[in-house]
Amino acid sequence: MSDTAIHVASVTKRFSGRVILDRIDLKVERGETLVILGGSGSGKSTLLRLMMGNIRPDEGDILVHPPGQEPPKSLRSLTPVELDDYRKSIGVLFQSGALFNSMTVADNVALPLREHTDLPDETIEIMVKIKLELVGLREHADKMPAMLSGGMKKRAGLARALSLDPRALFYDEPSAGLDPVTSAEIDQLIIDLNKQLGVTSVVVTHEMDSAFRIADRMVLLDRGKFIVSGTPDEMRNSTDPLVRQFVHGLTEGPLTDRRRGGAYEVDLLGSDI
Ligand SMILES: Nc1ncnc2c1ncn2[C@@H]1O[C@H](COP(=O)(O)OP(=O)(O)OP(=O)(O)O)[C@@H](O)[C@H]1O
Repeated sequence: MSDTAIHVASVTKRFSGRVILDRIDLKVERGETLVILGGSGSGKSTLLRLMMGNIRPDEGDILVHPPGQEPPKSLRSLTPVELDDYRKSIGVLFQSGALFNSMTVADNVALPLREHTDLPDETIEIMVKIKLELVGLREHADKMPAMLSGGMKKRAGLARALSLDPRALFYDEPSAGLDPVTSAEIDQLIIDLNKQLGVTSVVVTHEMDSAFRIADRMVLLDRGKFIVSGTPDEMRNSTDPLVRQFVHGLTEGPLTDRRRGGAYEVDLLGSDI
């Protein structure tokens, strides 16, 4: 069996003719936690949506394993049923947790099971308890989302993402809007789930502390281009000016030079000075 869970092969994505991702090559290995880094608008969420099969590349290909299928198949070639099976085999945690406010926590977690399986209610009830226990929310099953703190909403969203026993989990900014302690708790949960369940995890984040805590490997995107991939140590010790500036949050470097739009003196006086 191949060790690669998802293979992004030379993918280009355009929106309204503008290149958003430019020939991206990336392999997500089974069981790893891969963190996608990059500035605002660099194309991180678009890459995530492509890997989830929500949008299609304009060029290139994305190879995945729909349940029970080996060797990998191109997302383009999947039948609607296979694509549906693939989508059911992945879990997604959005920034807000994306809970339905009119349902209890338990009903939110039960929803995918009710929609996509024929399991009897008693079995669903047990499965929901297991998922809520995994994220530390079993005591809060009957609460409405409005009664939960930000961190608890994320946990509930995660329990729902886990409801169909996904093989891969996708997280879009899991720490957004959380205080540092709650954010560290969510990171620990991501690490624990990855270890306990052996799921492949792909995480988009801006938070460097969080990225260094959870990543087995990191990739950096810049303006739709793939810049580098490496372990947290490799990224921390990189001598590439762009990686250094991004990873260490430096105020001077190629990112800020670019934003300033080139040297002011040259702009004023010409390039002969
Ligand atoms: N459906 C769409 N239609 C048109 N443009 C889009 C669409 N989705 C994304 N974009 C554009 O693509 C670019 C990359 O967006 P994306 O959300 O992937 O970036 P990101 O790195 O996740 O940014 P952020 O960190 O700010 O969330 C942005 O300029 C965005 O405006």
